[in-house]
Amino acid sequence: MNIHKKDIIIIGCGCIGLSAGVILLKTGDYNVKIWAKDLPPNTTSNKAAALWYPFLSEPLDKVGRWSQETMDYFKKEIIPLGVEKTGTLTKKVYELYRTPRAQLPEWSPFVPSFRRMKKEEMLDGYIDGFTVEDGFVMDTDQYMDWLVESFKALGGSIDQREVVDIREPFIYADIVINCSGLGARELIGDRLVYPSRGQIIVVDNTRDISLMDEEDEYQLGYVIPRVHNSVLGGTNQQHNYNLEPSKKDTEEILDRVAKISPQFERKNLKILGEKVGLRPSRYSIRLENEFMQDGRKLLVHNYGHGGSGFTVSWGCALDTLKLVRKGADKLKTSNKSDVPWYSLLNKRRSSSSCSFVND
Ligand SMILES: Cc1cc2nc3c(=O)[nH]c(=O)nc-3n(C[C@H](O)[C@H](O)[C@H](O)COP(=O)(O)OP(=O)(O)OC[C@H]3O[C@@H](n4cnc5c(N)ncnc54)[C@H](O)[C@@H]3O)c2cc1C
Ligand SMILES: O=C([O-])C1=[NH+]CCC1
Repeated sequence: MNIHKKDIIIIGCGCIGLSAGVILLKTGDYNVKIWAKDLPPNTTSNKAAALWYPFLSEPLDKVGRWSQETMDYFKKEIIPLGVEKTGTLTKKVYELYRTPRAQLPEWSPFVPSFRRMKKEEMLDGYIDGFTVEDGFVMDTDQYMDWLVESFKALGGSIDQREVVDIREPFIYADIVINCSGLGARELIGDRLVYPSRGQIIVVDNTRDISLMDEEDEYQLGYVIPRVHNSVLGGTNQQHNYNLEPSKKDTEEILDRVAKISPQFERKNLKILGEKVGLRPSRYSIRLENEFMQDGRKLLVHNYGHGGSGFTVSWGCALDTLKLVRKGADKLKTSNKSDVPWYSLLNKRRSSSSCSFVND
């Protein structure tokens, strides 16, 4: 641990916590540790499709900027490393509609390659749609493993531990980043974050373009071809905590993707498995500073990314760095004579160890 660097603890080892950790470590200004209850492959992030496409997340203007910054980051820092390393491929995306869509998505002005689909590109049964030429898809488990490797290679360390009281990490660091996803409901009592249950089916590889039928945002049909397999989706069941795959959902997803194109009819597919994850949905992604303990401690919130965590991950990580820098400058120094409120907590936890403890 380098005593001239500021100590930071990130709560959460999903795509949001890991991306924030990589960006913070790349500056060379921080010692960064992740504390997380679940590690990859047992996070929501590992259950994602995953495709670059803003979906089920707000506010759409910021989601647009974060999505574009994420796309830029992928193009510059990730795609050039090669698909074997990161499990990431550039992939054109078609979003298909059976009814006319006068309104363009609010995030579209931020994405230069976004356009309305041409008549000749349209699939049978659809009359309108949008496309992004340079989206990307990733084999999620492989990408998450690469994120963990990158974080550790930059000097980051990961502790598998549940945080029951948000004040605990502040014993060891003045700056804590809350990337707890749906866990923020319990961790900080934010009842505005809730699960949107998503179920996907993993099948043998299908075709070269990602196709999303979002005519009904609750009855989704999508086909996301990846490196080693393809993902069919999906569901969007709000406040549903069931983590078990449902046969009914599998049947309905297969019916919906068969409507996208006959090539996705069940007889043409080889099902390899099913996955269920609970998207951390919220009326708005929370990315902001909160000062604790009379301004001596900084809590940076970065959670509630709904169906777009991968799509906005690097944009949100870059904004997290800006918030850390802004907040750190405003931190009041702890007056040594103050009896820290947590000294009792500290005594109770004399067994807990963490390299940041300043003796
Ligand atoms: C089926 C499905 C398909 C999806 N497809 C896509 C897609 O194609 N593109 C896209 O951009 N997004 C997609 N998403 C959404 C994306 O998966 C999420 O937005 C993203 O995973 C959220 O990342 P996160 O790091 O915030 O959360 P998580 O991955 O849930 O990570 C949260 C972390 O915080 C930890 N934690 C929580 N509480 C505590 C605590 N008290 N103490 C310690 N640790 C704690 C957890 O253990 C975990 O490590 C999909 C989601 C689902 C379910
Ligand atoms: O959450 C989800 O199911 C998806 N997000 C982007 C494409 C599909």
